[in-house]
Amino acid sequence: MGRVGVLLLNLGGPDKLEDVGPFLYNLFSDPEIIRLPFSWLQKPLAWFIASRRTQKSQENYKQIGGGSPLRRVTEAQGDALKEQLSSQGQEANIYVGMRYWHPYTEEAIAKITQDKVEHLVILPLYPQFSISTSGSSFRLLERLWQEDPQLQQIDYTVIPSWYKQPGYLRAMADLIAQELDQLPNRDEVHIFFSAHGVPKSYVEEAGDPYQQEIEECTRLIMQTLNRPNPHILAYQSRVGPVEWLQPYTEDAIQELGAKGVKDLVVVPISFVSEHIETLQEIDIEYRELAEEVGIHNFRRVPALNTHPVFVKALADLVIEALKAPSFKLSQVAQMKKKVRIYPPERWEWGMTTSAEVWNGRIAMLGFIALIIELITGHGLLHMIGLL
Ligand SMILES: C=CC1=C(C)c2cc3[nH]c(cc4nc(cc5[nH]c(cc1n2)c(C)c5CCC(=O)O)C(CCC(=O)O)=C4C)c(C)c3C=C
Ligand SMILES: [Fe+2]
Repeated sequence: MGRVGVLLLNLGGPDKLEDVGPFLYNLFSDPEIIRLPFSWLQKPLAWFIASRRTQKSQENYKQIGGGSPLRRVTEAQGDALKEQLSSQGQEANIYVGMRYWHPYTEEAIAKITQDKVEHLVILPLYPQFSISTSGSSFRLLERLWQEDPQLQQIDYTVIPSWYKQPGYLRAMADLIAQELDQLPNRDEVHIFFSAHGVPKSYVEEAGDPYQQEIEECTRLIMQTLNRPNPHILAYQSRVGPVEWLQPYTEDAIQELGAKGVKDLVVVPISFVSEHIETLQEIDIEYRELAEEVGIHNFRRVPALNTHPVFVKALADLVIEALKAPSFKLSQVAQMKKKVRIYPPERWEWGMTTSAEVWNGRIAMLGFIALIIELITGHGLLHMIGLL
């Protein structure tokens, strides 16, 4: 086999406080993160939301040392994977491609062409697929592939999601067991799976398989763990005014506290590295909330990072992918059948999806006009005396 490369895809995070604003702007500029009816609105709205959020977000990053550990952890995962692959007889170069911060996916792709990689495995570091994460990176890659004839020469394959991989499930179960065993009444402790949320409309309208994959993954981890503990799944990190997947983590913690639960082990399930939502949101915000509602034993399962069983699982995924028939970027959208990426399809008359989309567009325009009017103090509602 010729020169082999593995492209690890991840979200990226600000390395220092000054990076927070531009990082948020990149994130909100992505139509898979904010699904807007008109593409021309994307950048102004991204700028508006990022400007409003930067200060609050910077305060959170300050609490975890002034930046995200994501680049460091992902690069360490890459080094460990290279070594593990080599010990299994497979030499490979590893490339890290982040979606919203350095090293950007475009930078990784430039290195891949420079190194003349012949066989490439594209491996997102998200066990479960979501339009907003792996989907967004695949879409970007599809565009880069279409634009560059040199890339089209590479024999590549994509791993769309891998939450059923036995080594991954084993590593998660081992980490949970380690935390349970620290507590005196270990079989009664509640296991609390906390997944990163997405807006409910992603699942119900756009067909994102994320919720179903998270639920199945939770079931498989509990099966692998094989302990009698009660467990619950909830969704964290909601952003903005729309409804996200429920139950929300903060509500579920309060409910457990009200029921008299005293011991909780929280398992971050949608991400394999420590990041702001484990180190700040769970370890600081949710811990404080749990304390307030009487949950005194609050423990958090560490992220997998470079756990050797997990790194072996990644290496097995790569080796299997190299042997299997290749899976193309265009096939991912087909496989995740109902997934609708933006911009949506053309207009049709009647009670159709298009009609619903247009209703949404008109409502969104009205909403934006209202915001502009509230900020500037000028507009139709002022003219007719309603504001
Ligand atoms: C599987 C994991 C993730 C999903 C699904 C996801 C969806 C999603 N996220 C936002 C908004 C924000 N995400 C932010 C940071 C962030 N999100 C993830 C993971 C998922 N996001 C990671 C790994 C990170 C980076 C963390 C780091 O350590 O830097 C942020 C910025 C942080 C903040 O201000 O809170 C935002 C904002 C949306 C809107 C969304 C789905 C539509
Ligand atoms: Fe996020």
